[in-house]
Amino acid sequence: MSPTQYRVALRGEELLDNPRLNKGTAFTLAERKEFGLIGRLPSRVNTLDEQCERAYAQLEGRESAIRKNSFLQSLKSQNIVLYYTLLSRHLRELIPIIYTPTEAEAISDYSHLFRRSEGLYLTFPNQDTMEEDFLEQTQGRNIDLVVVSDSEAILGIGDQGVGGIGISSAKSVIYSLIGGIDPSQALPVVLDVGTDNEDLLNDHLYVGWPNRRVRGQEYDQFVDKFVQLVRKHYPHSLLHFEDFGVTNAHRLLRRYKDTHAVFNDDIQGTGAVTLSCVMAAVGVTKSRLADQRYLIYGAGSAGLGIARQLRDAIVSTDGVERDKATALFYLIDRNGLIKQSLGEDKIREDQREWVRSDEEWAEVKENGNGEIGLLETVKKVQPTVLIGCSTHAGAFTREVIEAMAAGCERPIILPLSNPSKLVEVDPKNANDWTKGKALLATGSPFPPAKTPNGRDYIIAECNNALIYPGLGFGAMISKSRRMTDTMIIAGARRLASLAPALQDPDDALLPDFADAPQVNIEVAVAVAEQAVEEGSADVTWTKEEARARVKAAIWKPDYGVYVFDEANGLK
Ligand SMILES: NC(=O)C1=CN([C@@H]2O[C@H](COP(=O)(O)OP(=O)(O)OC[C@H]3O[C@@H](n4cnc5c(N)ncnc54)[C@H](O)[C@@H]3O)[C@@H](O)[C@H]2O)C=CC1
Ligand SMILES: CC(=O)C(=O)O
Ligand SMILES: [Mg+2]
Repeated sequence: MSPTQYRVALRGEELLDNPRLNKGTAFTLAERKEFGLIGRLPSRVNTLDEQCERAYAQLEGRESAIRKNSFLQSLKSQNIVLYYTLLSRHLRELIPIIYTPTEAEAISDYSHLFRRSEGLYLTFPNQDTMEEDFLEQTQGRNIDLVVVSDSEAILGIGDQGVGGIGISSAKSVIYSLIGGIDPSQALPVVLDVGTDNEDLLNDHLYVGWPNRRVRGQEYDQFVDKFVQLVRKHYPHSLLHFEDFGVTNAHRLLRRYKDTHAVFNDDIQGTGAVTLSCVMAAVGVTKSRLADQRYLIYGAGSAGLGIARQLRDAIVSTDGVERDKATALFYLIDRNGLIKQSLGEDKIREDQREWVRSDEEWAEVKENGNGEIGLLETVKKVQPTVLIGCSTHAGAFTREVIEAMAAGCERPIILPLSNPSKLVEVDPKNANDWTKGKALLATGSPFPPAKTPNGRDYIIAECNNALIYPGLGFGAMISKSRRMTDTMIIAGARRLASLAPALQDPDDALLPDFADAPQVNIEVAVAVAEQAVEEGSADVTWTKEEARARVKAAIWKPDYGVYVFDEANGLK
């Protein structure tokens, strides 16, 4: 196949300084002559393979994960094609460097590591110029994807102020790496509405707006101004919300979901990937979703998203009535089991549909504050599925895990909190304490445990990054005006059907991240098919067409050949 030809308007230093167009030593001799680069580059022309070899050796020379993260961050700001090619070739090794767990460290030290800006910073006091600032970054680009965070709940590490641009950026990179979205069509955004993180407020090197978080009406107006800009200039884009505080996350999703294709990754992406994971696990135990008792520890964005997604799937798959399906769930938050007697002020609005009755718990011992803890709940409920999304490291103690294992043959245990240091239980311990019977998956990568017959038991990574790129790509490619629950469930079912554990019960509950690009094509196809079928899409395709369109639209890093065109070329 002959290389793609690109018309390029930049020359000399400007071309070398443009990460989207720069090829570094891979500019051919003809291009060097045409673009004024002869004296600006050493003479040897490298292939992309050679550049990757060199970059990988440089990366390996950096000992700590955070230094590797910084190196890759620099590479991204120099040469996009080389950056994505390197990541694609070492996917399993490098995703934990650019995403969880290492990105959490990079974000928490953002102001000290800061070298170069990335994405769009919308700061509260500059709201009068928001539209100008927005257009300054996006003009001439066809933006299909906007990833936005207000940084209030970054991974499990809380309020990180302006550093939250790091999560918008990392999530965008994953969309391109795994989901096939052209990075020039993605816009990472941080809404800098201040921070309540005292360490940042007291740090004179903090690069964000050093002010307490704006809340209430002022906050809502600021967010709304931003959402309306996205709707006005990019009506067909997908607007992805990431790591907002729990109250705002649910509110904003409800507010905008019927007017634009909005997607909250922590609620919906996590719900979808966890549904796939539990579907695979019940496939192993040869039971149904409706046969389980679910205990969810941490009823925030992720916990409530998971509960809802699982409950809705029980209704649609197993034909159980909604109330009966809801009754299969027990949720625990900061004040223990969510039950009536906690009272209105201790139960958030989005938790209300999951409240248990006091009568049911009358016999169970409460602590001095009238709360029922995890161990007591496990003993009474005998859950078959235990999910952690609490940020409470080590909450699933040996006693808890052993109590669960006493009540069921194959406990399904998913400690999903990120980064790794916040995991509710180290999967190796959960495996040992259940004598290898537990079916396990975590939110960040962990090394394999051992099965009772001495084989490696791969700990699946139940992270929304395994599914959201495909969900998003499917919605975008079919020009969907909404991201509906049915589109999300279609993607989750397709992912579950690819679970290695369904072929071999001792294998992982979800596909490996090294296979994520192929997996996400399947998810995107399922989403696009569903969008067309239900009329959410702006296209009318057959199933074959949907697959062909998805495949044809996948972006791959590629230098192509440049021709100078001052008037109409890329810049
Ligand atoms: N694996 C994955 O794909 C994902 C994992 N997560 C992880 O889940 C965790 C929670 O994330 P979000 O739901 O977005 O945060 P969130 O702040 O919305 O929810 C956390 C919830 O846990 C509760 N909580 C805190 N301490 C607790 C304790 N000691 N006992 C019981 N409940 C407690 C909080 O009150 C809150 O309701 C984070 O570590 C995050 O990284 C989140 C999204 C996706
Ligand atoms: C994975 C993710 O979205 C989180 O931990 O917040
Ligand atoms: Mg998140």
